[in-house]
Amino acid sequence: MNCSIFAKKAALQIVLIGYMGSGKSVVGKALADRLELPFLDLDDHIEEELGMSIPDIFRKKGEIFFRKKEHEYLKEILLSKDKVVLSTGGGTPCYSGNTDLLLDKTPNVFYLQLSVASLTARLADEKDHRPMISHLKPEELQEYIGKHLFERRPYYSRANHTISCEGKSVDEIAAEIAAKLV
Ligand SMILES: Nc1ncnc2c1ncn2[C@@H]1O[C@H](COP(=O)(O)OP(=O)(O)O)[C@@H](O)[C@H]1O
Ligand SMILES: O=C(O)C1=C[C@@H](OP(=O)(O)O)[C@@H](O)[C@H](O)C1
Ligand SMILES: [Mg+2]
Repeated sequence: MNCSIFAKKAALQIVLIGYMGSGKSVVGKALADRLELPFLDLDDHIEEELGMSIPDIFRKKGEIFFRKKEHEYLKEILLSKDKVVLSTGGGTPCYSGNTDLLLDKTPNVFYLQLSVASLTARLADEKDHRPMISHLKPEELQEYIGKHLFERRPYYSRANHTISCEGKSVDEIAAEIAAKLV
């Protein structure tokens, strides 16, 4: 009997979570290229589906609307894409039971961990397209990130793996994740 006709291709859903600026989007793309898997960035997907930028969605529709759409598209992607590297937004695991959804679906949820100091340095130049922090003055950023990360850490910590990203290149982080896949 030719079993290959009946063999179901194993699913491989890899999900990156972590604070804004931790590298989810760039590491996810590098990881997908390395593994030759489709790549999806949840924020890009939301922007494409709604035909609006993330700042415009927050400004015109509000954060609650964004969180509803984020939850809706996350569910849709997890149900429809068997093989995917998915980079989430920084808030994704913290709303609407999204962490439970992720952990129920895959054993490959990775938290990209970075210190408050490194996140602050990265986000200082990149806060304008991030509505959660775009209103902050440069001198307010570090304290905000410290508190916000403290609130979000319980969600991020539920990931199957925590990857310390301090001082590592994008490729090093992607290689570390690839070595831990199950
Ligand atoms: N390991 C890394 N080393 C140096 N710069 C990085 C690294 N990972 C990400 N970056 C940079 O940090 C910024 C935020 O990365 P991004 O992938 O957009 O983060 P996230 O999607 O988690 O918000 C980008 O400018 C990106 O190029
Ligand atoms: O932390 C957050 O609540 C958000 C993070 C952003 O994604 P990145 O983490 O990729 O910046 C994006 O989803 C939106 O601006 C909200
Ligand atoms: Mg991103």
